[in-house]
Amino acid sequence: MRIVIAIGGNALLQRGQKPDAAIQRANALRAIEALAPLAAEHEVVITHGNGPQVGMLALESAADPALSIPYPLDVLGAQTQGMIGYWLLQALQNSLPGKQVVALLDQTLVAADDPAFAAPTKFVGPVYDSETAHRLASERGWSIAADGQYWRRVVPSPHPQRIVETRVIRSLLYSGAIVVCAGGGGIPVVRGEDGRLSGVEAVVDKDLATEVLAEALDADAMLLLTDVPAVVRGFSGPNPTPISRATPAALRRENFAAGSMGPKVEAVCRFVEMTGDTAAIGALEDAALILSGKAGTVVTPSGT
Ligand SMILES: Nc1ncnc2c1ncn2[C@@H]1O[C@H](COP(=O)(O)OP(=O)(O)O)[C@@H](O)[C@H]1O
Ligand SMILES: NC(=O)OP(=O)(O)O
Repeated sequence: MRIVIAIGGNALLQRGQKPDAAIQRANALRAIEALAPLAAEHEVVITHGNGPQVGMLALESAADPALSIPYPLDVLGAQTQGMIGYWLLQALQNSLPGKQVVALLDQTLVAADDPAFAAPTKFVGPVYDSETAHRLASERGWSIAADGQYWRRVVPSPHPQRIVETRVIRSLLYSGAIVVCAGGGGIPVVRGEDGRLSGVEAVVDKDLATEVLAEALDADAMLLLTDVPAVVRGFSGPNPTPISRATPAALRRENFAAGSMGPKVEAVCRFVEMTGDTAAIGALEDAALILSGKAGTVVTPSGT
C-alpha cells in the first residue's frame, strides 16, 4: 500500500513550546516513532508543516542588522525544509535501520495571479496576545489574524498546483526509499512565460500540497496527522462532537476554521473525490489505528 502522510507543524513544535533545536528534534523523533510501524510495512511518503519554524526564521532575519532586506519567504521555506527534513531523516534512519531514506528540497508551483496573495491566511510564527500582535502588525506591516484565543502573523498561501519534483519523488519511492518531501507545502514558485522558475513571497498550505502530491503519486491512502484525535463538529460550540466517518459531501456541508481545520478538510475531501480512495485526519500517535479505521476521522466515498 502506498500512503502519503502529513505531520502537522504542531506535532513538531507545540503552541507555547520554546523553538529550541533539541525540543524540535525530540518532537520529530516522537513523530517518527509513531509512523515507523507504517513505514516498515508500506510505501511511505512523509510531508510536514513549517508554520511555527518559518515564522521564527522570518523574525530572526528581520532582526539581523547585517541584512539590507530580510530573507524572502521562499528562501526561509527552503531553510525549514532543510532543518526539519534533517531531523526527520535522522529519526527515520535511527528508527528503521536498513531502510533507504531521503529528505528533499522541493518546490510547489503556484499561480502568480492567485487571489491569495492579496488575502493572507496562513499562520506563521509564535502566538501573541491581542495587544502585542496588533502592535507588531503596525510596527512591521504584518497581517495578523485570531488563532483560537491567541493572535498570529498571517502570510499569503496560494493554492498548490503541482509539486515540481513529482517525477523524482516517484522514482525514489519506486526504488524503495521513504521520501520526506513537500515540507512546509513546498517552496512556493511561479513559472514565467519563458519557462523559468522563481520563488514567491508565500507559504503554501502543507495539507493542500500533500493532497496534490498524493494524487500525483496514485497513493492508496492519505493521512493528515495533527494534535487532535478527530475533526469535531461544532468545535467551539456547546456540543462538540467528533466525526469518526464521513463522506466528502457530508464534510463539505459543515464549516471549518480557515488556516487550521479548513484546509485539512478540503484536502481529504478532494483526495477522496478525485481518487475514490481513503483519507483521514487524526492524532499523530494514532497513525496505525487511523489507517485501520479504528481512530480519527476517516473519509471514504461511501462514508463507511
Ligand atoms: N472543527 C475542528 N475540529 C478539530 N480541531 C479543530 C477544529 N477547528 C479548529 N481546530 C484546530 O485545528 C488544529 C489543527 O490544525 P493546525 O493547527 O493547522 O494543525 P497542524 O499544524 O498540526 O497541521 C487543532 O489543534 C485544533 O485546535
Ligand atoms: N506550511 C504549513 O502548512 O505549515 P503548518 O502545517 O505548520 O501550518
